[in-house]
Amino acid sequence: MTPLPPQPLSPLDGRYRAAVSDLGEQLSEAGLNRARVQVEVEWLVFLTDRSLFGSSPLSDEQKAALRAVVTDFGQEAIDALAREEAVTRHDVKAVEYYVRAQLSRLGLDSIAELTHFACTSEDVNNLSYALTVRAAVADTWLPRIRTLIDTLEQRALDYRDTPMLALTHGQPATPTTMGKELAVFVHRLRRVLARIDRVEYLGKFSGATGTFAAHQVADPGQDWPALSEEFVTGLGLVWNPLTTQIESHDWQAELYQAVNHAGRILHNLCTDVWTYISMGYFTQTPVKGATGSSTMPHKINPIRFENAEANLELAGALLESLAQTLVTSRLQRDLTDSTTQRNIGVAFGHSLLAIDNIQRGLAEINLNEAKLAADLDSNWEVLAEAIQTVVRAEVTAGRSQIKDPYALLKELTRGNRVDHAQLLAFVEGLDIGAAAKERLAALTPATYTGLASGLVDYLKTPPTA
Ligand SMILES: O=C(O)C[C@H](Nc1ncnc2c1ncn2[C@@H]1O[C@H](COP(=O)(O)O)[C@@H](O)[C@H]1O)C(=O)O
Repeated sequence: MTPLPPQPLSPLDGRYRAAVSDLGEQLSEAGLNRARVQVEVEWLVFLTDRSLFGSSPLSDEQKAALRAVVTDFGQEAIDALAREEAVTRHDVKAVEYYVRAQLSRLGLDSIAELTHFACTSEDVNNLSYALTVRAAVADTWLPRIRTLIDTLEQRALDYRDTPMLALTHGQPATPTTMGKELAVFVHRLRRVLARIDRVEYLGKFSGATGTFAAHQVADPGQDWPALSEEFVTGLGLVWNPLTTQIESHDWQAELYQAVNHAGRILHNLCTDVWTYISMGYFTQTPVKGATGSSTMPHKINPIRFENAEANLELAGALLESLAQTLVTSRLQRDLTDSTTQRNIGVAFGHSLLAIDNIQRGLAEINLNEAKLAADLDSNWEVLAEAIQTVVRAEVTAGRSQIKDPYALLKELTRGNRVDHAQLLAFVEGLDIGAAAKERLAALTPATYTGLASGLVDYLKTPPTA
């Protein structure tokens, strides 16, 4: 057999590439390396701007040329870094040598020794991860999930008043509206997103064991913690003053747990929509040219929601593993985080792919109001709750002498199908006030939805977490 040409092992880089490729801008190895170069370059500018160790501030042109190494980072840089790393076998040292080579190219050899000055690799790595993860979340993941939530909100508003039989334990229960049920998901998701918006992206910059030892011995006259804080906050991150060699990654655990929580809510949405489709509550729009089943020509399968469900499970497993393992590092550091963090993009990729599939799935379903109405009309016994509650209120108000209204309704309805006529006759025979009797006689399963429609309007209230 002829060996295949080199193939991607991950489906994210294969069949699903188009849906997730935006994440590669930040969460690929090249994205990480570009951020590392950015941190090294900004540290050089920071040190020289303050004339530390007798250096002179760079001119505006020199700074622009140096920063262009970051903004022009492309295939040439990717290849050069790979060549460096093949020799150093140390990814961050390779970045340092690459930056030194750029300094040489720009005639800035005089400041070469300030490259990676007093830094440990993690000083560069942790800031790079904070910058890239923050950008991926802000520029790609959040906008896509927000668009999905907005689509869902529109559906909730469209179906605000459409009555639907509820199923608790899978059994007919007090009716609701389809809009209210979808609004529950919108509300839940927005609460989690509010938490994600508040995540702090922390950065440390304090040397090999977080003590500023190298900085202090090189120039004891500087306030190194203050300079470190200025540098980290200058990158738009939150300064972490107290760490071992590594940033402790607690912010990452917080973020990944929240992203996973949002994913679990989406997973619940998928299984519910799948079930509604199976019950005929949503019909699926046939896509021209598409095939449902390879052997059963009549079928349209809910594959978008099934794909999303599976991808949310994969994303969840990875996010959970990241959140669990990143917060442990033996003594002042071990290198396990280096390996696991390389999969942050994979975790977000599966999550983004799920979001994409749900978005597409929602565009392909329509509410079957006739089916919802028919199911309501076949389950008049769900009014048993209404009747027993009204009778209890009437007894309390002294307008009825009925003993144990619950037992009365239980005898009539438990395990029994009761139709409209039977229920009406039962209500007519009740010893209760005239107004209550009239209210109950007018009730149908489709109108026994309480305040469900109006509750959808709570979506206009900003969520608090
Ligand atoms: O500043 C330092 O480097 C200090 C050093 N700790 C390290 N900190 C960060 N990176 C290090 C460290 N050690 C190795 N490496 C390099 O990490 C890379 C690991 O590769 P992979 O397993 O693929 O994730 C791979 O490129 C490794 O070479 C220490 O001795 O404490």
